[in-house]
Amino acid sequence: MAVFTEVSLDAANALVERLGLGSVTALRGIASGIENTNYFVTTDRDQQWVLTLFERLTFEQLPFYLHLMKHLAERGIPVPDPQADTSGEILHTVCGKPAALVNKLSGGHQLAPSIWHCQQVGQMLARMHLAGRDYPRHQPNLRGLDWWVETVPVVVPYMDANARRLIEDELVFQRHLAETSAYLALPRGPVHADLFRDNVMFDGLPGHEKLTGFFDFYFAGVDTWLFDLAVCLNDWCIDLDTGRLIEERASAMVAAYDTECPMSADELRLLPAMMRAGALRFWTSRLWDFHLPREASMLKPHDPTHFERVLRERVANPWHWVR
Ligand SMILES: Nc1ncnc2c1ncn2[C@@H]1O[C@H](COP(=O)(O)OP(=O)(O)OP(=O)(O)O)[C@@H](O)[C@H]1O
Ligand SMILES: N[C@@H](CCO)C(=O)O
Repeated sequence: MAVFTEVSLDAANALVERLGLGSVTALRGIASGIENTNYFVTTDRDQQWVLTLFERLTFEQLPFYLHLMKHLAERGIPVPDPQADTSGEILHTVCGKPAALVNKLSGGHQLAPSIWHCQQVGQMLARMHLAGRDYPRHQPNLRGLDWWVETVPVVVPYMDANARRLIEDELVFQRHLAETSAYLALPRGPVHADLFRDNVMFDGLPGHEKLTGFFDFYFAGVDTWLFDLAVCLNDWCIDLDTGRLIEERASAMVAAYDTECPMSADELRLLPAMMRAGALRFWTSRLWDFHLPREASMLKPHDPTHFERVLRERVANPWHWVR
């Protein structure tokens, strides 16, 4: 249940009125989600909003994420648009916690995606990368190489010899890769870095669903665009039981990305290596959440072995997309 802080109708109403959005007629806690308190808010203008109270991120950390969402929304990318008060502030306080009010995206998740969904994700991802080029704030990907280097030694004592060899070898490979001129030349900018199936909305009749938005930007940071694409491929375009790539979905996603934002020769060459990086990133974070849960954690850890399988697959069967 993702209502960690109870918000009264009065408290929600005070914020909505202050933002000039009318009055609250209904407030409904959102059951899913594991990090934050989320409510659907309906107003007397028949608009629907999502009120988020941040349970982990602080007032200092949030501006990068919220202003990125606003920046992208202003450039026509379908992402939740944080609503400002009369002084232009988009980070608010509700029940003593940092809070934001964003528009509700329509539709639901596509947990069994087809080529059609993968194409739309690839296309919108490219548009989002291009729209982020002039975003002025900077924060590195906090779950990037430096974090892997710090965290892999913390989790290896919990792993068997086989898995340990794989993760340590991969870390050596990624450290080496990060120093190559090809890697350093990759285009970069703000990336979502966690664009899994449950962070994208689609709406419409079965078989004709249209992408209505990307959300949950709280792992965003500045990294290579290729890493973002690799994270998507590793989730949207694989068989979840085996980790095997489903090539027709992957080709559809990359082709759609490349049509919007033509990929460089280095990007095409390093795609298989970056798909390994994406698998290493989530294997490491899942191991970390699993073996070292944060204080009385509300997190229900995801299965780390899934990303061990994904990494083994990416190493054994590197996939190159040919234009
Ligand atoms: N802007 C939005 N529009 C529509 N639905 C939303 C929006 N934001 C969140 N939701 C709904 O709320 C649910 C929980 O949100 P989210 O996944 O961001 O939870 P969280 O606890 O903040 O993060 P986590 O993904 O780490 O669990 C989503 O699955 C989605 O159904
Ligand atoms: N998408 C992540 C969890 C949230 O960051 C995972 O599947 O491990």
